Amino acid sequence: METVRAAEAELMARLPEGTLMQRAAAGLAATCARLLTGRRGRVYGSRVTVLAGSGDNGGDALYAGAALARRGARVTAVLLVPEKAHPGGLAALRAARGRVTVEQEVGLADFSRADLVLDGIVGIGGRGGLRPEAQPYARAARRGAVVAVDLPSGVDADTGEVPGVALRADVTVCFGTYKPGLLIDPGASYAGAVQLVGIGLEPPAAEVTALQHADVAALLPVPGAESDKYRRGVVGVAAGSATYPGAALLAVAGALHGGAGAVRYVGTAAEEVVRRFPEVLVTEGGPAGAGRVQAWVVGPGGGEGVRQALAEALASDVPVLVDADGLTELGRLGPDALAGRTAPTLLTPHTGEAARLLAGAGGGTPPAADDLAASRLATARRLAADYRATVLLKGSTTVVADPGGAVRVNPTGTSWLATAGSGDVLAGLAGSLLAAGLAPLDAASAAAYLHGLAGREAAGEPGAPTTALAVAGALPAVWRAVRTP
Ligand SMILES: NC(=O)C1=CN([C@@H]2O[C@H](COP(=O)(O)OP(=O)(O)OC[C@H]3O[C@@H](n4cnc5c(N)ncnc54)[C@H](OP(=O)(O)O)[C@@H]3O)[C@@H](O)[C@H]2O)[C@@H](O)CC1
Ligand SMILES: Nc1ncnc2c1ncn2[C@@H]1O[C@H](COP(=O)(O)OP(=O)(O)O)[C@@H](O)[C@H]1O
Ligand SMILES: [K+]
Repeated sequence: METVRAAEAELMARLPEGTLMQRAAAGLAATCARLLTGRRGRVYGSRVTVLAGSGDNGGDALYAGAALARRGARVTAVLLVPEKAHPGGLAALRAARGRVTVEQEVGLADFSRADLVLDGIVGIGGRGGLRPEAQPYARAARRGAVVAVDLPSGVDADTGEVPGVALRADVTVCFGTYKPGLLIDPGASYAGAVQLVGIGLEPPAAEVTALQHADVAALLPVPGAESDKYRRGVVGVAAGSATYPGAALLAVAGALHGGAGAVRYVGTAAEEVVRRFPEVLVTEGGPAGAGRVQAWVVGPGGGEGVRQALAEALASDVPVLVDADGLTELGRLGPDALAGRTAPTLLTPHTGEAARLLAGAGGGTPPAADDLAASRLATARRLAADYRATVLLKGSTTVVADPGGAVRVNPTGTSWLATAGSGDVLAGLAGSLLAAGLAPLDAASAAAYLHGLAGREAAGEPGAPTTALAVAGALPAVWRAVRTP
C-alpha cells in the first residue's frame, strides 16, 4: 500500500484538504443508497449502523453515514476507539441528526438489527488483524447487508492474508485502486462484490495486477495470413503414465486449444492420445529424441518416466512448463536443476506441490499446504525467487509471480474447477501459449484467465458439477468471448 499512499499524498498536496475523503464518502453513500433502495424500496426510515474505527477509514464511513442520515435513514455510529474518532466525520454525522454510541453492547445490538452496516473499522492502515474491541462484530449474527469501506476490516490490504478474524462484506467499495487483498484469497472471499470508486487518484504502476478481457485479447496469438503450423508453434507434451493415462488426454486437450499450431506427444499413452485426437503427432522415446518443439509441458500424470522426461526437457533450449509429478521431482532436485537453463521455466504447483518445492529450495520439512493457501502472494513470490522461474500457484485464487517481481492474480476462477484433471488442461493450455511465443508471465496469466472462464462456461449458470474434459471443450467459446470487442 506504500504506492497508494504515495499517490494519495501527491494528489492531496494539490487539492483542498478533505477533497479525497469527500469523494470517497460520496461514492460510498451512493452505493449504500442503491443497496437500501433495492432491499427496502427506499433509504428513508432504514436502519444503518456505522462501525467507525480510529483512522480515515472511519472518517469515510461517518461522512457516508451523515449523507444517508440526510436522506432520512436512521443512522447510529458505533465508535470503537471513541477518543480517536474522526472529528470532521463525527461532526457531520451529528449535524445530520445521526446517533452516536460508545457502548459496545448497544453497538452489537444495533449491528445485528441494521438493514445496512458500514464497516469503517480499519482500511489500508490496518496492521496485524482485528483488535479485540472489533472482533465481536466479525462473529455476530446480522440480518442486513455489510458494506466494507475500502477493504473488509481484518484483511491485510497488501497480501489478502487474514490474521485472525475479519468482517465478511456483501459489497466492498474501494477507493482509487483495487487493493491486492481484495483479489487474493482468503481476503478476496471476505470482500463480496467489489466496486471501485474513482477519487481522481492516478495509481502508479501496480506491483500486483489482474488482467481483463481486453488485456487477454491483446495477448492471444492469432494466426496471420502467412502463418503455418510450425510458425504458430509446436507444443510438446510429456505426460501420462500407466496409472494416469487420462492426464495425457487432458493435457493434450488443453494444448490443442491454446494457440499452438501443433501438439507433439511423448509418453506411454500415445495410443489413447491418437485414438482420441488424431491430429496429434506422437513420437517414441522422450523429449530429447522428439522433433523440434517451441515449448515443453512435463509432468501431468507423470509416473515412472517423469524423471527422465524432466531432465531431457530441462536440457532443451525452449521454455518448459513443469506440472504435477514433474514438480515433485523438481522439489527433490531443488533450484539447482534450473540453474543452467537458457530459456524460461514455468512452474504450475497447487499448494501441496508448492510445499514440496519450498522444501527442496530450503531443505528441511515441507511447510503445511494450508499455511501456503493462507499466504498465496508470499508463497508464489518466494517460489519464483528461489527457483528463478515464473510460478503459477493454483487454488482458490490463482496467483502468477515472475522472478522479476511482477505478480498477476486471476479474476476469473471458480470453485467448479476443483475437479480432477482440470489442472492438466491448464498445463496443456499454458504450454501451448508458451509455444505460440507468449512470455511465461503472459502465457500463465492468460491461460488461468481462459481456464477460469471455461470452468464457468462448463459449469453453466447457476452452476453444476462439470468435468475437466468439458472445461477443455469450453475453451473455443471462451476464446471467442474474450476476442469479441
Ligand atoms: N489517504 C487518503 O487520501 C484517503 C484515504 N481514504 C481512506 O483512509 C483509509 C486509510 O486511513 P488511515 O491511514 O487513517 O488508516 P485506517 O485504515 O483508518 O487505519 C488506521 C487506524 O486504525 C488503527 N488500526 C490499525 N490496525 C488496526 C487493527 N488491526 N484493528 C483496529 N484498528 C487498527 C490505527 O490505530 P493506532 O495503531 O494508531 O492505535 C489507526 O488509527 C483508507 O483505507 C480509506 O478508507 C479515503 O478517504 C480516500 C482518501
Ligand atoms: N476452490 C477453488 N476455486 C477456484 N479454482 C480452484 C479451486 N480449487 C482448485 N481450483 C483450480 O482447479 C484446478 C485444479 O488443478 P490441480 O490441483 O492440478 O488438479 P488436478 O491435478 O486434478 O488437475 C486449478 O486450475 C486450480 O486453480
Ligand atoms: K473497512
